[in-house]
Amino acid sequence: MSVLDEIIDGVRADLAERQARVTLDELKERAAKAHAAKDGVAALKGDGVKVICEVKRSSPSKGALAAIADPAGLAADYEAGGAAVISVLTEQRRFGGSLADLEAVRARVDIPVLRKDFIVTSYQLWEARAYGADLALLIVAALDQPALESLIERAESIGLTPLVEVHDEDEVERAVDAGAKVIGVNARNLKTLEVDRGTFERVAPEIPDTLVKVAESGVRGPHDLIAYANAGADAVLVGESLVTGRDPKAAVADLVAAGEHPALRHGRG
Ligand SMILES: O=P(O)(O)OC[C@@H](O)[C@@H](O)c1c[nH]c2ccccc12
Repeated sequence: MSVLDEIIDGVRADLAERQARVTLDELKERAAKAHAAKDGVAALKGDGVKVICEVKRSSPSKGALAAIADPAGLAADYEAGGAAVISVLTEQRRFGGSLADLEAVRARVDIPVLRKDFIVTSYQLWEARAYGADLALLIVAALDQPALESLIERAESIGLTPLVEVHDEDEVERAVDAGAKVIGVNARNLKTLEVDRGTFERVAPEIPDTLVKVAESGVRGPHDLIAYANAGADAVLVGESLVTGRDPKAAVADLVAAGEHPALRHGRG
């Protein structure tokens, strides 16, 4: 069984518990009271390379990364540094996250917030909306094609922007066929946990230029952002180097400044 399969088994068990506690109707009521979803596509387009900053306590590959006692405070630092979107890991067993983290972050920042989890049913999309998310991650490798299609459709119908994650050319084709508008190429293969920073450069040319291209994982600092930008990234998603660094706000500001360098604009949409 791959790491991804193991994670999803745990996610399904936790999900069953929440579904037994909170009905879908209750979630929908809560979602109806949430602020209107912010436009995730608009936030990731435009001049310069956008930076998505992640709140992540631990990961299956690295174990504990940072305690993050105050996720909203960290998100506020990210926003002050110039982040375009905040990503909040809500998976509990391997990443140490929760819906409470999502809710706390949402209450503190004005920019769009992404629910980062292993979404396998529309119940989790309603949760995302109910706890204030504007975007939700959908991992192609975790879903069959009909499920991927229906989750993209459902996400959009409730106002969420799906960030559709791929790690090879075949998955790009599946994502595009399913109607993805924002595609994230993850340099970390979730089945093996290996990071290959060449993945984006290899896979991105398969993504139509009309879609938003996000490079995920492995960004240690401005030089990695620049490499991804030169390979066509509209945005990068950064976690570990920000949560383990000493000054997240300054680190984000450095990334944003690198992403706004005029030399990068040439050839980018
Ligand atoms: O910590 P990094 O290497 O900066 O990576 C962030 C992000 O890309 C990574 O957390 C991630 C990308 N896709 C995921 C899917 C599930 C969980 C986590 C992820």
